[in-house]
Amino acid sequence: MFKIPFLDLPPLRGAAGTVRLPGSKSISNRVLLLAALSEGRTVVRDLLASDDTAVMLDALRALGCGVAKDGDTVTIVGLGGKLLAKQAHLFLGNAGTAMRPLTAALAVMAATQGGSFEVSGVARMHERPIGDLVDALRGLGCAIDDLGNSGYPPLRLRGPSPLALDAPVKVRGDVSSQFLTALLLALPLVAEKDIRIEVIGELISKPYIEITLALLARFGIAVRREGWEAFVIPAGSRYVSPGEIFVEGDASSASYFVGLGAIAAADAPIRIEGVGSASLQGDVRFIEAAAAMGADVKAGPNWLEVRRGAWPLRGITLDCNHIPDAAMTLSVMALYADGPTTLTNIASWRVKETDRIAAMATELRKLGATVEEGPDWISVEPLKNWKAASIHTYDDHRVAMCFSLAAFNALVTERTVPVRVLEPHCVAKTFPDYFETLFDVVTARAEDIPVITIDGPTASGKGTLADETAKALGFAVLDSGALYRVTGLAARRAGLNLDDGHAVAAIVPTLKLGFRDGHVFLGEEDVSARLRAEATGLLASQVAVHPPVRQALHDLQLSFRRLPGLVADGRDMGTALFPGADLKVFLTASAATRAERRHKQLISKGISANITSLREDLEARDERDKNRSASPLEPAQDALLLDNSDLSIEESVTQVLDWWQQRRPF
Ligand SMILES: O=C(O)C1=C[C@@H](OP(=O)(O)O)[C@@H](O)[C@H](O)C1
Ligand SMILES: C=C(OP(=O)(O)O)C(=O)O
Repeated sequence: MFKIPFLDLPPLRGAAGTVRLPGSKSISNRVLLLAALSEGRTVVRDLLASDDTAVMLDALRALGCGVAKDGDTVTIVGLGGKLLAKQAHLFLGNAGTAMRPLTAALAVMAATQGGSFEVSGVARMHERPIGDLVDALRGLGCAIDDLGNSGYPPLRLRGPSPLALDAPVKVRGDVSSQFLTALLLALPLVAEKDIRIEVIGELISKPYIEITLALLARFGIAVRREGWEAFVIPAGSRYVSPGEIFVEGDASSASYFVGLGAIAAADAPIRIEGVGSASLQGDVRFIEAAAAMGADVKAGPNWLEVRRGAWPLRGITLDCNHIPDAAMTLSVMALYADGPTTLTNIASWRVKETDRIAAMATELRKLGATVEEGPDWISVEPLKNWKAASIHTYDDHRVAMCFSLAAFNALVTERTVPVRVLEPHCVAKTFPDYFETLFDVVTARAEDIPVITIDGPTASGKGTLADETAKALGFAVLDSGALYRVTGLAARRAGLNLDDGHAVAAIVPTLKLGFRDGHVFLGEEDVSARLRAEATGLLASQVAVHPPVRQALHDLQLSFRRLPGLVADGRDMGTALFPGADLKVFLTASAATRAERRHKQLISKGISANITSLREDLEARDERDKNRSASPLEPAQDALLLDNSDLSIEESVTQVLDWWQQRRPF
């Protein structure tokens, strides 16, 4: 996950490949609650690992359920409807699928078994309505205290209190379907007689009720229904765990890749695995909307393949009540259409993670789009004159994911712009690795992928500065020194004569190099520590003087230029490797400062060292580096000089990031 303040997406131009979806949020949280209410063990496979499921799992633990995790599999030992903890404060983040169903389940259990439970969430959760559900539960006899504004979390659910289950339970269905889902999931706990639930007003987001009913059936509860107006939980209903249950891929998460295929899969398709025509989730019908806009979609039971069909896309007008989450994706696809796209019947967007109609309108306008909005609709015109924009994401995962599709503007305009997504980690709500997954299947021109070069003499702190700068921007790091060191080490181990440039160069293509979690691997061996040793540095210096070795490492180094960007540290990054780099830094520090730093570093590792001889070594190495004929160490003409003798690491990083920001169009 990109845990950084902003992620810049350079112009993207193509897409192809396979995406494996994370588990469905709606299915995951329903299954977890049903497993918790059942007796015995339920093994849940392919569970979504995200913020929304994490808060549900924490809540279940706090209530006394057994929760054992093993990768994507979670085993729940259920409560069998009996409260083990009679008091708990449950923090439910911004997960509607945790807040609404847990409120209902705990209200009913507190009423029948006694107890006091508080449910709260993030600030936005306290603005998301729950009044219709609370009214329904109070109508049943549940004791619920408002701990904040009436009609919104936080709430206290208390008991015991007598329940009146003879009359039908009435619940409004026109603000969120999750209120009805919550009652359907919770009321089997007390279904000594038939319990009839009646929906008041036009039910929205209907397909989510189908998910609820299907999963209740998997847990042994056969709800009878009268269309969308009334639902009856039969007397004697009991949750019976299916023992093992698989969670499908998330159909709402699929929408970004369906959109991607429609926009950018011009040659080969985007294949999406984990959801397809046999899905329980209503959002799979997003493919119909995408097809109406021109996407060429093929569907199997649990896979989709999407490629570009009509281009430009076709503008559409669509009632999106049945696909409220995925529909947001259409509003960005609309930028690539041949006419306006109007999405209607989406009033619920206003009470989700943010006011999504307002958010999409505001951010699309920042890109230059003409957008109109009404209480329950949005209309977006195709975009011709794109502007570079910093997209505010309002802590809404879907805003972040949707706007990644704006980075394909290169397909419709010569004047391409990058897109900045602020707070990209908000995708953690349902798809923590969204951007990594995206980068795996999209292509950009190498010259469009930003590069920052940091060159400088030995022990100037390039490595640390490069690592920290890269971390701040979410970029990859090329530690070119490590490549030379690995080459020197491997050549020595192979018994080669290090003065024979051709022999050393010949082993470069055979090196089995791996870079994982800041460590360098040669085959299976983690050689990071060895590479830092002074002796290896000398080997590097020896092999680096040979032009054939530098040539052999050239292509390897260029291949590090990957999305979303690269920080390359070395000695000739800005001069030889990336002469067109977007920002070049030449880092220096006095020999005295560098010797001191190296000394401290060695001492801290328990290696004894002499500061005077370290300084002499450094100076000798500087001389050699400056005077070698192949790529001598010198600043690129357009490099910015940074002398960090008197700067902390933080100050140096801030300086580089300031320079970087000055060169960005945002
Ligand atoms: O029940 C569910 O799993 C959901 C129902 C929908 O909410 P509304 O019914 O509030 O539209 C949807 O937007 C949400 O992401 C998940
Ligand atoms: C509306 C959403 O979430 P929640 O389950 O919190 O309602 C969503 O994921 O788009």
